[in-house]
Amino acid sequence: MTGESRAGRQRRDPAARGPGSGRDRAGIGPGSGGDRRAGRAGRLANMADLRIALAQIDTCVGDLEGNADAVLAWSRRAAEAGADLVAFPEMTLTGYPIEDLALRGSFRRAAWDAAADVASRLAQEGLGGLTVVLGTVGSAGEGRALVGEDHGLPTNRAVVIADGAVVASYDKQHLPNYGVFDEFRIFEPGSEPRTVEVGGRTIGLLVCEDIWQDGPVAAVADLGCDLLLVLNGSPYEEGKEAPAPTSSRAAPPRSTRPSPTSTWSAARTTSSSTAVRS
Ligand SMILES: NC(=O)CC[C@H](N)C(=O)O
Repeated sequence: MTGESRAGRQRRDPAARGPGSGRDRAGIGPGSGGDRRAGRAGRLANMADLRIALAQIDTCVGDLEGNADAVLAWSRRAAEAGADLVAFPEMTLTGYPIEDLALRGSFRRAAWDAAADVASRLAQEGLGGLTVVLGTVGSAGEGRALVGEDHGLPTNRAVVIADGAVVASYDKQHLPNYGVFDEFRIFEPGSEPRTVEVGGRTIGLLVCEDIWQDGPVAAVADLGCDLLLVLNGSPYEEGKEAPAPTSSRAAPPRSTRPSPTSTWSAARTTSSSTAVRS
């Protein structure tokens, strides 16, 4: 956390539903990482077998339907190109920045429905085997939110879609509130690292500011991931540099920890981008 006061945040109409930030499915979620580390050397040797598409698309704030259509179109292209996984920018479905739309429960419910709809449409088209990672708005505390009065709070969420369903989610932990960013005011920070298994590799999920601050990289590395997948929404800024590898800054590498970034492939646009570190 940034240590800022949250007193000024607005939390109106906090109704929402969707997948929780806990373990969603066997093989996905936080864990000790010990067993995953065991086969890491072999998996890394075959990392080239995992084909990842980076779909750096333009999205429109509030246009859930249009953004979902774009996700489907670019997922099809990724599958045609032989990708195992396609990654989209931060807040893909909702657009970025959504500002006070995050506070509307009806919008969060619609965003969840849009993600579920993307999942089922992909499966209907025979693309359920493609793993799709995209950004959207989530809701913390939706276990309580599913029945009766909804106490969920908006989160900046990455979701993983596979086999016709939303199978995992990760809530961004560091919420920037400087410059053009206005996230701390509207979102609840996540606290749980998240990994997903794709093609026998363990992928750690993070969102943008998470790699600019200490903590999240080390936490997900401790789960034993082979690769970090970071959804970004970064404006073009004259002289802006890619962040220094925070895995080494966040905590000294240990023998059991995957080695810090060996490559950095990131692209930035005026709207949003997605970066993959391996
Ligand atoms: N969306 C974000 O979290 C972006 C913050 C990041 N520090 C940047 O400037 O790109």
